[in-house]
Amino acid sequence: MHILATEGLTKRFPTVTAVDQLTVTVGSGVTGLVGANGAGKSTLIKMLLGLLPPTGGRASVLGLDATSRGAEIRRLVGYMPEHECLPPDVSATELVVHLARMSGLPRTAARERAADVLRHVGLAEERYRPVGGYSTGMKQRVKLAQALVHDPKLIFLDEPTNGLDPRGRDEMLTLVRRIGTEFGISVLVTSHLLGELERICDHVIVIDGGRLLRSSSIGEFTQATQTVTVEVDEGLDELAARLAAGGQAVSPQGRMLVVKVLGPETYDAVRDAAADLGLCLIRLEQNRHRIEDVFRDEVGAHV
Ligand SMILES: Nc1ncnc2c1ncn2[C@@H]1O[C@H](COP(=O)(O)OP(=O)(O)OP(=O)(O)O)[C@@H](O)[C@H]1O
Repeated sequence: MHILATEGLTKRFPTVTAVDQLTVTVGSGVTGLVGANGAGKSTLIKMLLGLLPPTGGRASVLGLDATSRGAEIRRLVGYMPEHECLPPDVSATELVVHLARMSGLPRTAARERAADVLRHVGLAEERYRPVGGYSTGMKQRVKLAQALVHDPKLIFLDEPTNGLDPRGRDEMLTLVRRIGTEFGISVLVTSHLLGELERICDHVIVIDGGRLLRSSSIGEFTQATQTVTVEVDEGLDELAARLAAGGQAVSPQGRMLVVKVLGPETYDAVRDAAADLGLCLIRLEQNRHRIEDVFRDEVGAHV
């Protein structure tokens, strides 16, 4: 089932088209929305929340039209904005309780729920101190907590790792993954770093200049380009010729062969060819592609 869908969605500002004829669907689970700064990620999220009217096309979230039913969408969706937007002189607890109350929870339930989400995001005693004195990582956690407090079905996280050091990024990414798996909340998370989303997403959408470049599952991203490295003690040329004659895509690389994985049969073909030729197989190693590499290759091919 689609949790959101856009069709020809477009947003033109006077001097720039931020989102350009975007047609994409997102299923449940954790979806990464990747694009360079200015690619149109935040604009897309604001249109999905019904906060910004599109210039063209349409979008629906959880089956609701984003232009006409924005308020209902915002009731069901949590939103962690990109930029710092927290009032400095209230504590995390006060702020999150307040926002829980604003989303309709009674006083006691709001307190309990705020305490729960603050604990989940990893804010302990510091939650009673004013937010103004927090580190960037702590502020990001508060923004995440307020996005979760009304028990949403779906959350939009706009650059949650922005401004964090490597450890903070790691912790935030782990948290985002947990929200998608343990809490069962679907997540749309943006980043300008393709590599960092690989670990936590089921699906990735890549946009550039407001246009869709690619939308696919992490598996498709990586499997399409999987290769194995083959090393034999001698007879490399013979092995390459035998594999090529058998329909395998082979390229020599120094003292090794790189064979494109066309399916599980590729491994059998390498093993059988080596055995038939009486060669000693030293290495048969699967090369794990990072989506960043795949993407770089694809973009490179279009330039
Ligand atoms: N309110 C606005 N008025 C005019 N131009 C805007 C407005 N909001 C965004 N833009 C422009 O639209 C383009 C897309 O911006 P957007 O913020 O959606 O990108 P982004 O992918 O979220 O990048 P970033 O992470 O840097 O915010 C940019 O060129 C930006 O300058």
